[in-house]
Amino acid sequence: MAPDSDMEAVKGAKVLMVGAGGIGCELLKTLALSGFEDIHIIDMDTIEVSNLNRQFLFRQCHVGQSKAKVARDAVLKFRPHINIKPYHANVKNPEFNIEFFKQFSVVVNGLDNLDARRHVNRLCLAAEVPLIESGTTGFLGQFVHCVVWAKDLLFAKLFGDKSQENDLNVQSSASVDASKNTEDVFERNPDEDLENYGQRIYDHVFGYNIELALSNEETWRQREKPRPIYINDVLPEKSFQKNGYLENSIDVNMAISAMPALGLKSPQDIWSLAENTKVFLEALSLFIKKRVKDIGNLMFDKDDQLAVEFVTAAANIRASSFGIPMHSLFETKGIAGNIVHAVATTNAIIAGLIVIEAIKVLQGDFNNYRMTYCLEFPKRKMLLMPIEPFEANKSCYVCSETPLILEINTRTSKLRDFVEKIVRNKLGMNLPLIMHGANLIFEDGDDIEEDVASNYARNLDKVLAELPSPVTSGTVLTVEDLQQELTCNIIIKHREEFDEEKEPDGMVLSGWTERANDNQSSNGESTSSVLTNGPYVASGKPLVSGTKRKLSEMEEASDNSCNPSSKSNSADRENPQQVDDNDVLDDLVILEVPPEVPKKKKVQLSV
Ligand SMILES: Nc1ncnc2c1ncn2[C@@H]1O[C@H](COP(=O)(O)OP(=O)(O)OP(=O)(O)O)[C@@H](O)[C@H]1O
Ligand SMILES: [Zn+2]
Repeated sequence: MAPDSDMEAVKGAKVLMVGAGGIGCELLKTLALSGFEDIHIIDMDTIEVSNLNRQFLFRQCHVGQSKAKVARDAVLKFRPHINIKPYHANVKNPEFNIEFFKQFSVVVNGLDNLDARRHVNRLCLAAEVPLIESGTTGFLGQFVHCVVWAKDLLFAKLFGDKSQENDLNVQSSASVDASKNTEDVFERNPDEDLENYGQRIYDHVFGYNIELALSNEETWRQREKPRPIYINDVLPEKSFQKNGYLENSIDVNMAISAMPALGLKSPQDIWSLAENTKVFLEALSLFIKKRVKDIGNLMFDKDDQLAVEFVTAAANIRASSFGIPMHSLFETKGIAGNIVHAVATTNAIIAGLIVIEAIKVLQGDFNNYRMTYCLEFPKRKMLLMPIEPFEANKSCYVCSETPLILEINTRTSKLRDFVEKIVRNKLGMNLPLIMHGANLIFEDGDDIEEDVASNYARNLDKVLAELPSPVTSGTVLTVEDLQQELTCNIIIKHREEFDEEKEPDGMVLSGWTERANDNQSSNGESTSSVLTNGPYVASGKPLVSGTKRKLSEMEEASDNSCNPSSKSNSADRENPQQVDDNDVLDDLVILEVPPEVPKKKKVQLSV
C-alpha cells in the first residue's frame, strides 16, 4: 500500500494501462495492491502458452482468451471491490481517441513495440495526460526470448507432453494445404528416416514458420524482418550425419552428447550457424535413437547435456534468423536454467518503479521525476540507477514544430513511396492526411467517399512531380494525423541520386532523430550496461544477461520526452527551435555513459 499521504491521490486516480503482457501483469497487480481503484486496460492479444512462464496472472486454461479480460478477473479475485475495465483491442483503434485519453489522470505503458508506444505518446501529448513509459529490451534480452522459444515451445513440443497446447501447433495448422491441417508436422512418419525427419523439422520451424510470420505484413512494418533459414542454405553438402554420444557412457542419459563427434569441445565457444545446425540435427537424432523412452514426458533440465545442446542450437538458429547475436552453450545453459526467475523479477521491479513514478505524477511532485535504469550488474550494491529526466529534444517533430527536410527524387519517387517510407514508417502516423497548400493530396480513414478514395489511389501511383498539384523542390507538404492530433511540415528538396547502400530508401529525411540501424556488432561487449526506454521511466531488462540499449529505443525516448507532464516540454512547445544536429545527437551520447554517471542518486523503494 502507498503511504497515507499518497492514498488520496491514488484512490481518486483513473489509470489507463496499455499492454497486459510481461510488465503489464506485474503492473496491474502492483497498481491494485498500491491502492489504485479505477484501472482501464487495453491489450489486443490473446494468451499464448509461451506467456505463462512470466505473465503470472494467466494459467494454462486461459490460453486463447483475451489478456485484458483474464488479467482483470485474476486481480479482482484479490481486490474484488475495485473497478477494472478491460478492452480487448488495439490501442491504435479510432475509438481510443483524444476524448478517451482525456478521462485519465495518468497513462502507464507495458508495451513491446515502438509503434504503439509512439502512438500512445502522441495521444497523451494531445490529451495532456502524463505518460509513464517503461521497457525491458536489449540484444541479450532478445536472445532470452529465443531461449524461451527453444525450450518452452520447441523442446516441449518435440520431447514433452504432446497433449499440451502449443503455439507451434497453431502456426502449423495455418498451413495453406487444408488437407494437412489435422496432421501434426512434428510427428515422425513411420517410414521416415531420421535424417529426413530432422531436416523436415528444421525447415518447418526455421524456414516455413518464419515465412508464415512474414506474411503478416502489419507485424513487420516497424520491426526488423526475420530471415527464413532452410537446411540446404546452411549445409548444402549434407555431411552432417554423425553419432556424437560417447560409447562408454551409453546408459547414462546425462552424458549423451552431440558435441564430441562434431569436434565441438568448449562450452564457452559460440558455434557458427552451420555448427548449430549440425548440433540441432544430431541432438534430435540422438534423442530418438538413444532416449526414445524419455520422449513424451521430457521436461527441460539444465543438467541434461543433450537437452541443453538442443536448446542452445535451436535458440541460436532462431537468433540468427532474427539478426540477434548467438551465444555459447555455457551462457545459454545459464539463461535456460533460471529464466523464469530472472525475467519475472525484472518485470516486477519495473512495475514497482512505474507505480512510484505514477504516484509522484498524481501528487504533482515533478521535481522528483526520475528515469530509472535497472542495471544488469549492480554497481556498489546498487541495482537501480535513477537519473533526472532528459531535457525535451529540441528537434523533436512531435512537440517542437520544427520543419523536416526531405531529400527525394521528385521525378521518380511515387506518392506511395513517400506515404509508406516516410509518413508511416518514419513518422509513425496511423491515419495520415497530406496537404500541399490548400490541396489535399492524400488521406487515410474509414469515412472517405468512394470517388475521393479512388482519386487518392490514383495519386499514390503518380510520381511526386506529376501530382495534380505537383510536388517539386521547395514544396512544403503538411502532414497530419488527426487521430494523434499531430501536424508537421516537410520541406521537399529534389535530389537526383541516392547511394543504394547508405540510403536504401531512396530518400533522406532530416530534422528528426534518426532511428539508427540495430547494429548487431555492438552486442553485450559494450561498456554500457544501461538500458531504458522513455522519459522519467522505470525500466530494465532481464537480469540474466548483458545489455545494450537499442538505438531505436533511444529515438523513442526522445519522442517521449515531450510528454506534457514534463516541465521542460512546455517550454519547448512555446519556443519552437530550429533544427540543430547536435541536439539530435544529445540523447545518443547517454548510450556510452557508464553506470557511474554523476547524476545518480540512491533510490528507496517505498512500494
Ligand atoms: N497496439 C497495441 N494495442 C494493444 N496492445 C498492444 C499493442 N501492441 C502491443 N500490445 C500488447 O503489449 C503486450 C506486451 O507484452 P510483452 O512484451 O510481454 O509481449 P508478449 O507478446 O506478451 O510476449 P513476448 O513478446 O515476450 O512473447 C502484449 O500483451 C501485446 O498484446
Ligand atoms: Zn517532443
